[in-house]
Amino acid sequence: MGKTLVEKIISRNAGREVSAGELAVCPVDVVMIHDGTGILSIKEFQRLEEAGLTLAKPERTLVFLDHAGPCPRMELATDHVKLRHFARERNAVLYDVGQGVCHQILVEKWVRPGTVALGADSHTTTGGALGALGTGMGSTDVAMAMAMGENWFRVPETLRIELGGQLPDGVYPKDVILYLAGQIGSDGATYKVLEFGGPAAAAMEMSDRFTLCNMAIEFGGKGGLFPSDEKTRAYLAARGREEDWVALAPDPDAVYERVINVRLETIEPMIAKPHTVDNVCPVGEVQGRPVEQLFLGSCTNGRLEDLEVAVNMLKGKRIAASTRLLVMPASPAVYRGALDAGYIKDFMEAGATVLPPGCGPCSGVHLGILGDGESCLSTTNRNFKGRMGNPNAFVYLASPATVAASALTGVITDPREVI
Ligand SMILES: CC(C)[C@@](O)(CC(=O)O)C(=O)O
Ligand code: SF4
Repeated sequence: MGKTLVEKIISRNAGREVSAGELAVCPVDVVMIHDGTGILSIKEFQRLEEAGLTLAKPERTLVFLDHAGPCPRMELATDHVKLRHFARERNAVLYDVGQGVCHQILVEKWVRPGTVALGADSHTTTGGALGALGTGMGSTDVAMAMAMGENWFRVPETLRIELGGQLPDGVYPKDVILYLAGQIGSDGATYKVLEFGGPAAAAMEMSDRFTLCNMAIEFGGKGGLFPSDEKTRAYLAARGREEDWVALAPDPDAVYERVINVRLETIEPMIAKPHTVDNVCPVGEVQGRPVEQLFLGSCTNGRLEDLEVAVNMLKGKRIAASTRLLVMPASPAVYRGALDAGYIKDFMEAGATVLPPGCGPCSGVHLGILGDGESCLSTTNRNFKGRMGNPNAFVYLASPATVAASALTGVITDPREVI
């Protein structure tokens, strides 16, 4: 019987052939904690240390200070002190304030096709775009993986997302994943893998693959996976990591729980309305609603390609006086690329505020908390009540193009009307 991508990855790592539903122990190739949830992991880890355990792979244990950096409050700054000490005392790898969003750094530098990458954060699924099982776990499980260098998994069932055709102008992969959110529902893929395939998946650029896999967890997914192909290889090679590449694809006779066919030419610009990710409709249906804040960034859409789409629409124009546009490159490499390409200057001249790499407004901790009654149109992945720091505010999710178009008008705008 053929295997799905996740069955292949887990079999490879467990050293025996496994299929959906079985349990397997796998080595964890890289493990990550951050300042949002990591304090719990280190508390738990310290208990394990008392029992005589140490970090299994300090050189592949990553600690990020990205959710609240630079720190907005002394309590969080004190958490940072603890996390820095923890990393330094144990020779773990520390990414301090401003050094990027954990998931972006994971894909740029750490995640290897065919392996298991674990994080104390649900969006660790982003790494699945490289053909690895990237997944988030609770802080206790992550602490165990830090100490043991492995963890156990129930091999997930797979929903195959077969992508065909071509996206129309003004429509982007973010619209595809929002469309799928509407089809599958926010709990429609609980503990399952979304495996992307078909000709349009093969043609899709890495940046867009990351966006799709990043949001697999918004349907409850254990992971989102793409085959590891020539595009994966080129992405790694461009970062001096070609030796990390292995080819990986599902078997043609793999068994899927369900196959969802999507013809890309039928997709329109989509938007998720408050307060759930599956509350989606075409942008046109909410066209004209005022938005006071717009956010371009995050592990979902904070890459150079995302910034490029937006800046091409904003260049030489000014955002509406009634709005504020926050732009946050997801990593220093993205920031540097945007500087070199002149995007930062273009954003500033259009009236945007450029923020340092991190999570910022996405998690509602700082750098863009909304006021009572305000709305934000954001390229992020979650819009539940209070997500951007205020339960009396409204978060809409859309593509970088829709955010740029709406920044120009001050109201929700279909990007096809601006390009
Ligand atoms: C810590 C939090 C803000 C988080 O990063 C946590 C997570 O995804 O697990 C999120 O995006 O919801
Ligand atoms: S950018 Fe947002 S979704 Fe991504 S890790 Fe940070 S807070 Fe979580």
